[in-house]
Amino acid sequence: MNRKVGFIGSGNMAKAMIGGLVESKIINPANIFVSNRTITKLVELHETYGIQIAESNVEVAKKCDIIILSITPDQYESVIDEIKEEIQEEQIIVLIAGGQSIAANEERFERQVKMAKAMPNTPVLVGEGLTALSFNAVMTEEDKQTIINLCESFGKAEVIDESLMDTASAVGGSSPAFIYMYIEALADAAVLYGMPREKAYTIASQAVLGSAKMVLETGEHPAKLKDDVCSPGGTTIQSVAALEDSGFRSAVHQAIHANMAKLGEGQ
Ligand SMILES: NC(=O)C1=CN([C@@H]2O[C@H](COP(=O)(O)OP(=O)(O)OC[C@H]3O[C@@H](n4cnc5c(N)ncnc54)[C@H](O)[C@@H]3O)[C@@H](O)[C@H]2O)C=CC1
Ligand SMILES: O=C(O)[C@@H]1CCC=N1
Repeated sequence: MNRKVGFIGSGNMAKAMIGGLVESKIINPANIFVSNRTITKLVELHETYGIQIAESNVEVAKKCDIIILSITPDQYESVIDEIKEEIQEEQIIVLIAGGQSIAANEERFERQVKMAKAMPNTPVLVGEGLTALSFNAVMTEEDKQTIINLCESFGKAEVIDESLMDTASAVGGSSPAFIYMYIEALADAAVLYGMPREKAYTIASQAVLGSAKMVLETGEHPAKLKDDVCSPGGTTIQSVAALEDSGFRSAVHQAIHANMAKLGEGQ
């Protein structure tokens, strides 16, 4: 890709995206410009990935074709205020903040700029990310494809109606945190039964990875795949029954409800 990509804010999500982009080789790190409120993270990113340190958010806005707003939602208003005069017709703004809509941010620019809403997740760092995408009305087919290609370089990209973006944020953006909790809990239980911790993480994580692949690649209903593991009168159904008794499914639903409620507050 010959475009210059900029990140305003170099926290956890920007770092994962930069790592994924550089690793995929879709872009030369010399064409990635990153700004942040403080310098330490920028120096680390420069040393690890060879990206360019931008001296200010405005420098990113001036130099880059695609500008990813990777600051927290509460910073959107002031950062857009800072950069809006610099943004030209051909530049593309990418919003990645949970709960930040295209319409609300078009208003902040006080004119229609090219804009994409993207909801990535941290597994982009290892090329297994999921990025949900929506676009505004002035994005051309070529612009859309550019953003899709960028996101496909570090995982899957799913174009969705923007009305589903909060759901994608909860189920795709936040869910890695719940999945890590699940892996950690499985591993803790294994350690309780004497397994060395590192072995426990490998076994639990590979089970999660393989199960996800089974859903994606066989096209079978998850319930059928679950049934196939449960031998009649066997051990797995004992665990399944225990999980049902503990409210496992209901706990997952509560997690998504809590997430959606926070997104609904505009964060
Ligand atoms: N962490 C995740 O898994 C995901 C995060 N996101 C979104 O990404 C955005 C960033 O989230 P995180 O990386 O988790 O947060 P973070 O707190 O790790 O990163 C935010 C960064 O922005 C910098 N910053 C704050 N104000 C600034 C300003 N005015 N100018 C320049 N830099 C400034 C901070 O110093 C920090 O490095 C949020 O909007 C979040 O909703 C979206 C999907 C997943
Ligand atoms: O925790 C957050 O607000 C962001 C949005 C999706 C994942 N992390």
